[in-house]
Amino acid sequence: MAAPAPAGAAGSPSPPPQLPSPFAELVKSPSGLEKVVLRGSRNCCVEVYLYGGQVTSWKNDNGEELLFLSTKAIFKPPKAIRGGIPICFPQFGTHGNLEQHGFARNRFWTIDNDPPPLPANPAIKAYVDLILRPSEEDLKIWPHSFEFRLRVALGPSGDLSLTSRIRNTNNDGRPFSYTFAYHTYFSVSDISEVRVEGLETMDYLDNLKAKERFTEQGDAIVFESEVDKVYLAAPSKIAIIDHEKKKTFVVTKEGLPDAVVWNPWDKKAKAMQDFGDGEYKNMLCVEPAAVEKPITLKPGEEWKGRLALSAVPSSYCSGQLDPLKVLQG
Ligand SMILES: O=P(O)(O)OC[C@H]1O[C@@H](O)[C@H](O)[C@@H](O)[C@@H]1O
Repeated sequence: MAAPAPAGAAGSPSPPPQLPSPFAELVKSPSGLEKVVLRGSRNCCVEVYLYGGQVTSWKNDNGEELLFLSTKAIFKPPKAIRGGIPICFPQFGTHGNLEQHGFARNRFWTIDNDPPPLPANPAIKAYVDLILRPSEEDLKIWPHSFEFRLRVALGPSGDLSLTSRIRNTNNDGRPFSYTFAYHTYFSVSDISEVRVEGLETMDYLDNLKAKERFTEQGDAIVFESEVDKVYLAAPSKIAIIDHEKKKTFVVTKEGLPDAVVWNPWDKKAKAMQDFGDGEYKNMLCVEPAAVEKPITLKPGEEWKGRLALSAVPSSYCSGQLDPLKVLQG
């Protein structure tokens, strides 16, 4: 009698990769792209596509979506998915010769089942580790060998964290430099009712004015037209206060000095093929980043950059919440 074919042999479907967290599951999306679903308490849930290593959904206890994903997003390579948290690497924006925002956001990442350990946090049960290494084609456009490890974790209170570890694995002794951003699209009720706290008085480069440097004036940032600014040496906590939803997002960043704030407004929205004409009203990008000063790694060196997001109910409208407490807390 013929021996049973080993799993994965021609003709038999390969078993889905095992994920170390029992709260993580690999599923195929309707587009045919694979995604990892992380489940937390009640309806808390995060979705991460292997394409781009991109978080596309983060839901709270009530199952309410906290990230913006365009209804026109295209789930087909080589287009990057419009919304969620694209990863800009090894280049942010047009700060270099590569395609806008680099190539990590339109490459297929793989599941990394044996990553070097991160500081243990026993409270985190739902997580996944992904890895990106350059292909032969990538090496032609960016001639550096690297390992990019990404951990996406859903905390017990519904907080979402992304930890990136980038290592130079060049074996010819050469260092490399890159810029980086977690291009986070937040879902907001109405952009004209949103304030961003923590960036007032900061210096910024204005992408709408040939990257010229200015200093932010006055109070919290509010939105009345297109914004595309790179705030320099921004604080480690930034709050996005959505008056209408009575919700505050707290963005905590580590290893990422800058913060990009972007809303395309009506004209640019219309010009984007994968973005609804009126969707600019319901999104805001606040992107922890390293833009002004590229990060340089020598062979064997590793860099770590972390983003942590939480969404807290805000009674800010009724004056009960002091935004400074959120930022300092
Ligand atoms: O359309 P893309 O490539 O995803 O970029 C969207 C925007 O991303 C922002 O981070 C940039 O500051 C903007 O200049 C850019 O327009």
